Amino acid sequence: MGVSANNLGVRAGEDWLFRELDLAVAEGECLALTGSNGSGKSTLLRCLYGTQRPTEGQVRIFGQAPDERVPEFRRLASVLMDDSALFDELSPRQHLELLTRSYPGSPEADQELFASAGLDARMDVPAGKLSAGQRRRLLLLGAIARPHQLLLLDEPERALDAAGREWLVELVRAAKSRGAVVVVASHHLALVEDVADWTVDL
Ligand SMILES: Nc1ncnc2c1ncn2[C@@H]1O[C@H](COP(=O)(O)OP(=O)(O)OP(=O)(O)O)[C@@H](O)[C@H]1O
Repeated sequence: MGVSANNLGVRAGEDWLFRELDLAVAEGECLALTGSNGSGKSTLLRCLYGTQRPTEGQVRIFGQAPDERVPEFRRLASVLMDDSALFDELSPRQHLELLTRSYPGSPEADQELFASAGLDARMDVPAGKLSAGQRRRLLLLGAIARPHQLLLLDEPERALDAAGREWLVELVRAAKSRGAVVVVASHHLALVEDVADWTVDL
């Protein structure tokens, strides 16, 4: 199993954000996390990435306990979280070069991918000068272009226009067809209804 969780729970003060949650997401499948603001979607993603310890229960990512300090785990999981950031002074091209250097042989880190994101005319503009949606596209590309078997995405549709949202849906479909597991917190209906195999409503 790609991602599994047994009896997972996180308590926030007196209340439980979620409890007795069991997950089983196989390779090539997408799990969508839905729910209102503050319902615990980002918290659950952090538990899957190992940056937050659940109050109870256990997570396994391809058989391992998630721990971003472990290099093997970092090669397994790629994330776009609330706090994901770009290097403002580096252009998309320089971000691409950095990725290629950090992950030699990564098949996804190619110029074609940047063209598909509509960033090809902005390849040499410092990221700090890109629009919010363009920055979001670059962040998404950064997550996709790293080697991964698990993709964790926290509201990736934020700041994207209609074309960007369609592009995002295609990115997630492509990740699934490569056999990756995708877990995405999202309010984007096309992603939740048409692409996700499972939904957990928190
Ligand atoms: N261990 C904890 N102890 C206390 N409070 C916590 C704990 N973990 C999470 N919370 C709180 O629970 C709430 C859940 O927030 P979270 O960001 O996970 O929700 P979300 O569904 O992603 O929200 P949004 O849709 O607004 O992004 C927050 O108010 C957070 O501060």
